[in-house]
Amino acid sequence: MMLDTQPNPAIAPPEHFVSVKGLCKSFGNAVLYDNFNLDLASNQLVSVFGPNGCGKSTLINMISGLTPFDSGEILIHDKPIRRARIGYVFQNYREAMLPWLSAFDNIAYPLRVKGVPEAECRDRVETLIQTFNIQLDLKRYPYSFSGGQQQLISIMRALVADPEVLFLDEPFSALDFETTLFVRDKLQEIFETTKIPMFMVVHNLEEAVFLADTVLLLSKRPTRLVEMVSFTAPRPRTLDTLSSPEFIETSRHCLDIFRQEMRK
Ligand SMILES: Nc1ncnc2c1ncn2[C@@H]1O[C@H](COP(=O)(O)OP(=O)(O)OP(=O)(O)O)[C@@H](O)[C@H]1O
Repeated sequence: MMLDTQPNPAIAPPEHFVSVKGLCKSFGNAVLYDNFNLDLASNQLVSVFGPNGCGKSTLINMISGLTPFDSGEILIHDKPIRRARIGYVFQNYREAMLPWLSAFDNIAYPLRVKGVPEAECRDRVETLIQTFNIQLDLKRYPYSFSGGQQQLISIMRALVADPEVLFLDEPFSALDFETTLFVRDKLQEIFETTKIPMFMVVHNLEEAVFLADTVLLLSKRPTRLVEMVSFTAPRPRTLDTLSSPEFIETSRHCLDIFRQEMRK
């Protein structure tokens, strides 16, 4: 008997976790995106870098369904955004936390909004914090935690409803250097454990390269995709990665492209 080794197209996983076709978006007369296209291969950590004001946050917000667009199509794992399970980590954890709820209840919030039974909510939060070894007293309120701890709590909240994609808008920009290292390592651990594809806006070029499988380099407005740069250093990436020839070469290449774009 011959075994059929061909993948069944009916059950083959989607090739892309994000597909954007012919996307147009303006604010008043200012054209931000005009026929913008993007396909991101599944199971990757993708970071987005570009000049100030080119529309990075608007892009992540449109793809995650937070900001409407004028025309075009956006699919998450081949589905319209409204049918996808999405997690979102905001830049400013202080504004993103619900201050009247304990850290535990903040994490459980998306499940409770969905009407998940209380026992299951508690189980799922407990499992999550054990999986990622979050050693915090979650009965406390958000303001009593450090910035890095609050950002970690908001990452846990984004993960609790089992998202198929995690969006992060400058997750480190409100953190100091030491805390950034801690949250960055945790994010990498989450990516390696869950393999949830991640789409992350980052302000700092080295930060964009360090965790990424692919760096999207964007142009000035109207915003084009200038290049998708692949970074294949082994994981986990560590402080040694920063001094590896591959990291230095990739960062240098991204910087060259960025400079060329700024001169245009
Ligand atoms: N709701 C809005 N109404 C009008 N203009 C907006 C709105 N949101 C963003 N813009 C404008 O669109 C442009 C892109 O903004 P966006 O925040 O997406 O860029 P960015 O690349 O993330 O910026 P930065 O690098 O400064 O974080 C900016 O000029 C901004 O002022």
